[in-house]
Amino acid sequence: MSTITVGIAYTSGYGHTRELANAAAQGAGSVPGTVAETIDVAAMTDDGWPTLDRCDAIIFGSPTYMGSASGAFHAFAEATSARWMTRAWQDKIAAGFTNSGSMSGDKLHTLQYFSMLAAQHGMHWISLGLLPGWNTTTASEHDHNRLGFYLGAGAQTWNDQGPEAVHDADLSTARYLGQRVATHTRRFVATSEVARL
Ligand SMILES: Cc1cc2nc3c(=O)[nH]c(=O)nc-3n(C[C@H](O)[C@H](O)[C@H](O)COP(=O)(O)O)c2cc1C
Repeated sequence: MSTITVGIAYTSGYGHTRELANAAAQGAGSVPGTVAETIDVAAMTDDGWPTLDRCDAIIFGSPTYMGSASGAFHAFAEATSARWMTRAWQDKIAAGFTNSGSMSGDKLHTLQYFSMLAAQHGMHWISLGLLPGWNTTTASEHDHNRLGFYLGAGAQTWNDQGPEAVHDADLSTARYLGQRVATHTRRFVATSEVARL
């Protein structure tokens, strides 16, 4: 089977969400036959678009700012309208992650926004696929999916700490998401290749 490419299209104002983007790329890249590319869409030049167009899957990532994705991510999303017009991303796989200062902080809305963006492009959304962690007296904050999200990966980092303080459980949850996306994208691409024979 051919190699697949998973793109991580993210923004990060202060570097915390970048750590999660790198973790998602690490997870995706750990699946044999997968190339993972991180693209900071706030700094993207026109050269970045063909890279995203080539991806079999795109994982969206942004900090949650004022209850939604960052302004920089929204600017990127608006610019994807050229792809929407031509259905260039139709049937790609999609997923998402976000990070914010509060345990909730309305992160769910950011993940919902990502899934809506994916649906507008005709992409196939992959959920996180992990049971919630840290929700019993014997559980630990170091559990996978410690904040209990389903739609994607949600992370929390203290507002007064730098990117080096991104929680180990959130990094491993982002790695898991990347791995899950790559695994399912490989299945999806293999099935599509057989259907074309
Ligand atoms: C403009 C702005 C708006 C924010 N809004 C929220 C919010 O709605 N909910 C929340 O929990 N944290 C909020 N935060 C905190 C950030 O989500 C948090 O600092 C995050 O780690 C930043 O990630 P980054 O370093 O990738 O930009 C906000 C921060 C900024 C600068």
